[in-house]
Amino acid sequence: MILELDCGNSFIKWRVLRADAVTPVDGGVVSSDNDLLVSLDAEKFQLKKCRLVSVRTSDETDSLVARLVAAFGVSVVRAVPTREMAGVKNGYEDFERLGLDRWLALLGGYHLAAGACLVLDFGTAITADFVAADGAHLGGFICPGMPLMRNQLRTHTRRIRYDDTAAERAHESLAPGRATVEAVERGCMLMLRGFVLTQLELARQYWGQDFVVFLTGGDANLVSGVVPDARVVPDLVFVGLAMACPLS
Ligand SMILES: Nc1ncnc2c1ncn2[C@@H]1O[C@H](COP(=O)(O)OP(=O)(O)O)[C@@H](O)[C@H]1O
Ligand SMILES: CC(C)(COP(=O)(O)O)[C@@H](O)C(=O)NCCC(=O)O
Ligand SMILES: [K+]
Repeated sequence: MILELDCGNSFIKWRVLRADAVTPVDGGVVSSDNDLLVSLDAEKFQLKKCRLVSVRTSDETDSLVARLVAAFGVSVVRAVPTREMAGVKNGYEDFERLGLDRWLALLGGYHLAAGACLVLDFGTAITADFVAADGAHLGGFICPGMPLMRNQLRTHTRRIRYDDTAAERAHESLAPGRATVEAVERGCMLMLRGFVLTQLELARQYWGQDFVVFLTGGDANLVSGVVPDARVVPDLVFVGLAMACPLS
């Protein structure tokens, strides 16, 4: 079986495929290397190969790879930056600086859309990437994700304090907040939605109506209502990972 990993700044997303490299068997989201090893061990998969993408430091990624090799004897292939792949041209001045999760998600998006696309990823950070119909990556935008926005306010103010249950309840409406938790949660939500609407506007300026919007990342559901036509593809990074790291 094949293990696929997407190591983000907050969570590791994992997925196990059959040896055909197509059929998913199981998957999950874990917050540490340890938890990953426990999940995989407990499930008793016959892992032979692993492909992964990481936006963590090389040291962190090396250490995880070493543990996977020691625990399961897998051979590991890592996604690496490329200037051009599958008809897509990396738009960064320094192509190696583009986050690999962004690169894979936009490769996956362009492949699925077979045309112009806007890829929005809602993780620790929120990212937007624009790929034109001819495969030119025009670049993108990065801003803080929902957890970062709310935690910045909690950390850098003295009187913004509330718990997660209250936060969840606050999202039942977007009316002006009548309590701190509502004011903050709804304020951050409106920033997030405003960001998304601005990206859509920009895409329309470039391409009219002729583009596909993809939503991915752990918090994609927060905005799916704002973009009813968008395709919510939680495993978009894995689509790109399979393209960038074919297993022979
Ligand atoms: N099962 C889950 N476990 C953890 N976080 C989740 C889960 N489902 C949704 N989320 C949301 O996803 C966000 C993290 O998104 P993710 O794409 O995993 O980030 P990153 O790639 O930066 O690690 C969290 O802030 C949380 O709100
Ligand atoms: C923008 C990111 C922090 C997003 O990471 P994530 O929220 O998925 O954990 C990551 O793609 C990254 O570290 N990129 C390098 C900088 C860049 O893309 O310009
Ligand atoms: K991500």
